[in-house]
Formats: sequence, C-alpha cells, structure tokens
Amino acid sequence: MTARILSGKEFAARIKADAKAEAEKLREETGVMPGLAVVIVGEDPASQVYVRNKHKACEELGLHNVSVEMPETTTREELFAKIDELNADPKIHGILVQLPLPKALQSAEAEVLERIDPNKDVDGFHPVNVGRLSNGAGSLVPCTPAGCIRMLELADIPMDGAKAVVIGRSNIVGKPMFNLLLQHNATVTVAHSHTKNLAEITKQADILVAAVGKPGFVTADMVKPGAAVIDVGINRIAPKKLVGDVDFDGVSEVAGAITPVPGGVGLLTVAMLMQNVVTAAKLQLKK
Ligand SMILES: Nc1nc(=O)c2c([nH]1)NC[C@@H]1CN(c3ccc(C(=O)N[C@@H](CCC(=O)O)C(=O)O)cc3)C=[N+]21
Repeated sequence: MTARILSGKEFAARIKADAKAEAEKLREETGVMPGLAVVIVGEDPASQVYVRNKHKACEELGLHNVSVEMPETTTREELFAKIDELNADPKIHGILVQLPLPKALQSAEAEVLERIDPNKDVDGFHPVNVGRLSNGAGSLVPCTPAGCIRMLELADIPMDGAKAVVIGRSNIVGKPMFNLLLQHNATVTVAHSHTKNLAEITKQADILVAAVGKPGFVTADMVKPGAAVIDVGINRIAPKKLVGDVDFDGVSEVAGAITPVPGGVGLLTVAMLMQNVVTAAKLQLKK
C-alpha cells in the first residue's frame, strides 16, 4: 500500500481562503481589518524564515501586519514595554513573540507570554488560553495542533472513536494536541521520552502524531497499517535539507495517509495563525 499524501499546501489554502473571507466580512461590517504584530528578538536564521512566511501569508489575505525586530541584547523590561504598547494598539489584534527567545531572556519566557493580552494571544500560549482549551472553551488555540485538526476534518479522517497516539508532550504541540483530539472524541495516549514499549503503543494508533524533534524517529514497524501519520517534526539536517520525525519513505508504504516535511504541518501552522488573527479581532470587537 502507498499512503495518501496529505498536502499541507492544499489544506493550508482552504484554511486561508476561509480566514480571508471572514476577514473581509469583518471589514465590511465594522471597518476593521485584523492586524498581526510579530516580535522577533535577536537573529536566529530559522526564526527569520518563519517570520517571513507569516508576513507573506498576511499580505496574501490583506491583513494589516507589522514586524517588530529587537536586538539580541534586549532586556526583559524593554520587551515588556513593547508588549504593553502592542496590547494597547487598537490596530493590532494579534501579538506573536517568536520563540525561542535569545539565551539571556529564556528564563523570562513564561512572564513574556503572560504579558500578552490573552485576547491578542494568537499563539494560544497564555495560561488563560491554555486553561480555556483544557476546559473545552478554547478560541485561541495553538496554531500547529489546531491546523492538524482542521486538516483531519477537511481530509475526512475520522477522529470520533479513533485511537490517537501523540509522541511528545510539549506545551506547544503535544499537550494542546491531546486536548483537541480528546474534544473530537478520540481515545488519546501521550507518549514521551520515558515511555516504555513505545512501538507497541504507536502500533495501535489510527492517528499517530509525531512531535519529537528527532529525524526519522518513527519507522514503518511502529505504524499500524492504514493509519494517518502526522509529522510535526522540523529537523534541519543540512543548510537546505529539512526532514520530519517520520521516516517518510518507509512509513508511506504502511500508513493510509501521511503529511510530508516540508510542505506539510508547517504550512498549516501559518494558515491557522491567519485564522487566529481574525478570531482575535472578533474577540476584541465583542468587548
Ligand atoms: N511564538 C511562536 N509561534 C510559532 O508558531 C512558532 C515559533 N514561535 N517558533 C518556531 C515555530 C516553527 N514554526 C513554523 C512556521 C512555519 C513553517 C513553515 O512555513 N514551513 C514550511 C517551509 C519551511 C522551510 O523551508 O524552512 C514547510 O514546512 O514546508 C515551519 C515552522 C512556527 N513556530
């Protein structure tokens, strides 16, 4: 069997088209165009690529967007002041502080994320939004997991009653993915670096999500025939060579559906960010 390739490009286009229509309707009704501010501290080259992709998407949708570039030497107080300014700016509905922060600021990460107005938190990383998601009332949900769920819906891959296994327990992917799959009535297991007999567990999955950060970690012998395999990994193994956490060639012989890297989940992440900017604008107009 050869797996159906779930094209990030195709599903991202549908998510962006929906967000664009919603943004245009909002503009007609209220005169407000949703706006995004991306704050990038320091000069991590990978971060610069992602930030560029986010701005391209904003341009494509006609969203207002600004890029705030701050030097590597930025202090915690300077970053707080910038966030306060964006929180108060009526043209900005979404604020994203690109992670990882430079080393000197990493210990302040939680405080930085909590400084963002929860209704402008388009990453869904603020504890208020984490709590809302956990309670089943999330509106600003982390973009990568939300994009994966939307893709499963659009691809008609059933979650209700399915057995889902998520490998990885990060705040950005693993934990929110667990909550979203659970809300869609999947039976969810979260596996991680201390999990014993991992292959035995992953082989039961109808939906397998890999968010580990290790190139080629998921191999064909770990996958149930016909499963949907979602590869969240982004591993740069050479300057221009990006691979996922899944051994794509081997696993695509066993799986029923699989996302490629690049061209998979990364594109869904950016598309769902656009949707979150529109959702955030609506939340603020309601107040
Ligand atoms: N506060 C915050 N929010 C984030 O959402 C966030 C972040 N920090 N830090 C880094 C990660 C990573 N991320 C990606 C965005 C786009 C692609 C993307 O567009 N990928 C393309 C091309 C990638 C390439 O060619 O390098 C693809 O997979 O085809 C990937 C990864 C957002 N992140």
